[in-house]
Amino acid sequence: MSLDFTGMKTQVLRDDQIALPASVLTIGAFDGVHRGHQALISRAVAEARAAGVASVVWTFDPPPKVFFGRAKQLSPVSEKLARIARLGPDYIVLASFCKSYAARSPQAFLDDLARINPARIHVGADFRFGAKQAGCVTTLAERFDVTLAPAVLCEGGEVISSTRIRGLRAEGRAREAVALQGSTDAAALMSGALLTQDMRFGEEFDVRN
Ligand SMILES: Cc1cc2nc3c(=O)[nH]c(=O)nc-3n(C[C@H](O)[C@H](O)[C@H](O)COP(=O)(O)O)c2cc1C
Ligand SMILES: Nc1ncnc2c1ncn2[C@@H]1O[C@H](COP(=O)(O)OP(=O)(O)OP(=O)(O)O)[C@@H](O)[C@H]1O
Repeated sequence: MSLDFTGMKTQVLRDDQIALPASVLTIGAFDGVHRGHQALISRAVAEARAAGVASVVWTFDPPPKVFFGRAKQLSPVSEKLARIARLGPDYIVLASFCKSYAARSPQAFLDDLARINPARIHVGADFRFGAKQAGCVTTLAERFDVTLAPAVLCEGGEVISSTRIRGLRAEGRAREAVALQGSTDAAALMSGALLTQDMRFGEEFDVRN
């Protein structure tokens, strides 16, 4: 499936469908694709463009916290894909987060990442991965060149997070939640929803056709 909200087509692939000679990568659950996520993804996209290599956003469906019952999902996967695609990455890797995926060791996940040869990986300092969250940014940096993104704060000085947005929504503070999430283009989100339905049938689809 491909999404095109920026004039630059974004390919959405499963984690077992991708191999690249070089890339700049960012990884995360990205539930809600809030302003912090947007800044992180935009840094990776900008660096990849400057270096002339592919930009890749590696994400999970459902978000791991949702899979483990620790959080209520902020955005359906169609909306997540649409919001990420609007930031212009070449690829979104959508890994199905299930029991067997969650049981993969940190090293097995690093082996997956090696297939796209990341020249650099951008994540926040709290990024964890692998069974029982055993991998951290130090583990990641043992195999790859890692840049830690500074935390994006809201006007009040607090770190923007999916958890905070969930809390605001639960308290009925919808306008504040939307402000932390950042802009949403309704038409783009609608296209994302339609394209995600197509993805279920495994068809290639280009919105420009
Ligand atoms: C291969 C793999 C296995 C994971 N296993 C677990 C797990 O057992 N328990 C858990 O709470 N999270 C697990 N996670 C989720 C991570 O802790 C984390 O949520 C994910 O890498 C996304 O990072 P983020 O939360 O910073 O967005 C796993 C992630 C990966 C990639
Ligand atoms: N405010 C932020 N500024 C910069 N990077 C961020 C911010 N929030 C999250 N990130 C980074 O984005 C990636 C994905 O994070 P994640 O999806 O866990 O977001 P989160 O908002 O921390 O979610 P949750 O509150 O559910 O734990 C991670 O590398 C994380 O460090």
